[in-house]
Amino acid sequence: MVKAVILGAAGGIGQPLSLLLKLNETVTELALYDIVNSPGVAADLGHINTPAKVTGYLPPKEKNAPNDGLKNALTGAHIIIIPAGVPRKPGMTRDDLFKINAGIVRDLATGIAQYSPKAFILIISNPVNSTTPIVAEVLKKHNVFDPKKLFGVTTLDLVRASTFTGEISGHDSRDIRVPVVGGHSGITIIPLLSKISPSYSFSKEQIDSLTNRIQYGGDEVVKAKDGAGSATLSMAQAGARFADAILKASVKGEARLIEVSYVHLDADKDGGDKIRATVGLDYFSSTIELGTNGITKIHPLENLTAFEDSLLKAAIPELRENINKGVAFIKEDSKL
Ligand SMILES: NC(=O)c1ccc[n+]([C@@H]2O[C@H](COP(=O)([O-])OP(=O)(O)OC[C@H]3O[C@@H](n4cnc5c(N)ncnc54)[C@H](O)[C@@H]3O)[C@@H](O)[C@H]2O)c1
Ligand SMILES: O=C(O)C[C@H](O)C(=O)O
Repeated sequence: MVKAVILGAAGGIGQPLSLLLKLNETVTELALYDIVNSPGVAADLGHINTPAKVTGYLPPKEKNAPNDGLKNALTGAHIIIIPAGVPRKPGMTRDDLFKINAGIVRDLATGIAQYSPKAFILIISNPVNSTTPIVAEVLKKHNVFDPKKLFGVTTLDLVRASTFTGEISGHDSRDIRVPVVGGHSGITIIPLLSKISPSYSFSKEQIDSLTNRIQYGGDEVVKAKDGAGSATLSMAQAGARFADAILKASVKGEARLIEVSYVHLDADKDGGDKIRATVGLDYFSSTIELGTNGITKIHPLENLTAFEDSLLKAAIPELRENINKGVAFIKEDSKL
């Protein structure tokens, strides 16, 4: 039994992500939870002739009743993906979403701590730089935090980097890998273009413009959608790709699966401490290796160019602020 759970499954990301997980034949059960419309999405997807049995859950109608919908969705989960929360409108930063999304993510994480503490947890809800520490702090309060199994999903930054660099290098963008490290907002997004594979030598102007486009790719979509939200379809594909890597490593036992994700650096003491020594942070989007039980290795940051080093220096203060804000939100929460 491989149960995948999507929290926020009826939304702009949630629906196409649910479709892609329904098409993933490793998944045998797909549980969809949202505050609206999840039974409808589940009924629709349930007619697709792939193995996963699909169920939809809602919270109770009465205000203080126990949330059996969330409990039943989460119980027995192997992997949980969270795209619940509000998206940006033009003029907003991801941090502007903290006010609403921090509480949503906290409450869902509390359910995970109670009903499925051993699952892999993938956080899409923004601001990822803060929501990932929020989930970790909730799990710590319940003594169930496993840093090897918690992931802030930054795959869309890598997907964009492959697409945008391919337009210049002429390589097939499906074959291109660019590590994008740091965090998931503006200047905290650090594309390491010197490490692109297959290798390619960009001019200084190309490096400047590609870096800017990868850092602000999200804004391009927010602007084009003109008030109707942010990236949903490309995010669903990116989230499904990352979930598939987790499933391949944890269920199928494929070895040395390499991805990039925003993780707690305790997930691998050796590699994590090397990054900590450079950045002085507990969370950093890093190149990771995945195994049966989650992260097996964090790759240290090595041989950065002077330009990449300047990006790193610029990112650290904002990342620190984002992390501290998430941690403080839970530490100061007397309800937990
Ligand atoms: N990590 C990334 O790269 C990335 C990329 C794109 C978007 N995002 C973020 O993903 C989030 C969702 O974006 P979207 O476009 O799907 O938004 P959306 O508004 O279309 O969907 C969000 C869904 O969450 C649901 N929801 C709200 N509160 C909930 C709760 N307490 N429990 C369960 N579900 C709840 C809503 O009902 C809605 O269906 C946003 O925060 C957005 O910024 C992240
Ligand atoms: O830009 C956003 O707000 C959504 C997402 O983080 C993205 O990178 O597309």
